[in-house]
Amino acid sequence: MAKDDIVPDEVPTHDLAARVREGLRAVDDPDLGTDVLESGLVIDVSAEGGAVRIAADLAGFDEPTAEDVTEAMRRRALSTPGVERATVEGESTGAADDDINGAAGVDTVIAVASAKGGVGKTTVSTQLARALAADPDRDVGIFDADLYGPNVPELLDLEGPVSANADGDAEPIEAGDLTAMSVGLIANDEPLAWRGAMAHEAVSELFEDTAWGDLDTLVIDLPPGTGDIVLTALQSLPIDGAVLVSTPHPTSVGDTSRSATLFEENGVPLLGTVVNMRGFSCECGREHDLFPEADVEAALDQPVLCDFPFDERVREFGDDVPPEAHELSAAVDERLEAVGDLSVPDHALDLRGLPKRIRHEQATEEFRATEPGETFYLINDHDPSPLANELVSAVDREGAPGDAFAEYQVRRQAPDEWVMAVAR
Ligand SMILES: Nc1ncnc2c1ncn2[C@@H]1O[C@H](COP(=O)(O)OP(=O)(O)OP(=O)(O)O)[C@@H](O)[C@H]1O
Repeated sequence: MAKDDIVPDEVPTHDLAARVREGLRAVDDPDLGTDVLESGLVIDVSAEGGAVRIAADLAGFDEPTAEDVTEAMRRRALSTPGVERATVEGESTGAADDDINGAAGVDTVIAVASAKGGVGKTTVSTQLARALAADPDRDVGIFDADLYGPNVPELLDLEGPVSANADGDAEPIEAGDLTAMSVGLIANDEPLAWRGAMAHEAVSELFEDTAWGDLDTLVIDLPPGTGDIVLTALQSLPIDGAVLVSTPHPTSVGDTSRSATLFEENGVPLLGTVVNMRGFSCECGREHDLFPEADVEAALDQPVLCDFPFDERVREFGDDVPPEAHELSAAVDERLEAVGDLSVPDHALDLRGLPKRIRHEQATEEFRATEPGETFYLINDHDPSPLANELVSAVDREGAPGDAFAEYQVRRQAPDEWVMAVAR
């Protein structure tokens, strides 16, 4: 692949990036046969000290070809005098929010989930959305994704049919201060693309195909359980945080901990739990427990955001929003801030778009070169945790990454954007 080893004399020697750039003319684009600069494969070359970054458009190559051309560019860069480290980055695919047409204008997505049906998930999600929408500065939507029991239309008195806009996207329905869309509003004869989808894809397809417009917050009422539909929703929707709903009964709490694990495994931050139907006030004036009570906070290792009593007020959707729902919305805001996105510096190593084998090598090399005490950031399109184990051995430490490094965080910022921060 190398054409010649000569770096042209006219390139200023002090400008390392320019020298590497010129050197890359010796590498051919495997598709076009012209060099990688002329073909546009190299998007940018930057240098800091002896470290060089090459941003390349590798989309369209199969994995082995992408590996070959990446290696050829790295070797070429490393052969340039003064270069100590060379990294190739695939062109960033951009935030996943932008990939999801209708939801590009949605700032924050909160999912409400439960391990079982009937624990009050729809009641809690609808009251939460109403409480959030009570703030006049906040535009709020609700997406009823509960394929098994789409009850939001009934609670909010919504009626179809849903109309499509000029792009063929479904127009959400106005419900007081909220905009709403529900799988229950889509009749079988609706001309929407999601009809043909498998059940587990239907939720994300309807989400994508809804013209949400500009929303500050969108609350999603997920189907209950930990099945395929929930899993696909977790993996494909840009969820910023999840609220779990459980009764205080030990069995319900036990099931909820399995839901919590599923969310954690898929990088969706858990905001906490709503304990629903905790106690009711009897006409006799006494408080009664409906269920034997578990220590929910300890069992789930998540904060309890709020208790909802068993009370007629909680299931009413008239003008007044119950005070418990306001308490919940404040707790959700506070938790969202606490689990907020990691701020990622420009110099973060973006592994997306690179052949998988090369990702590990590059991450390890950059991590080794990170000064002790500094934090190494990388971006990947799937969970980078397995890679962290390699970083542990790369610096001769032992144990799990969380124990081996003073600071170690992995966050899914969007479905295809995972960030890892490791203090060297
Ligand atoms: N705190 C509460 N006080 C009184 N009734 C409640 C409370 N929470 C829920 N309910 C009632 O319990 C029933 C089930 O609630 P809801 O539909 O919200 O549960 P769900 O978990 O979404 O169920 P599904 O999965 O079947 O949709 C409804 O009739 C609802 O009005």
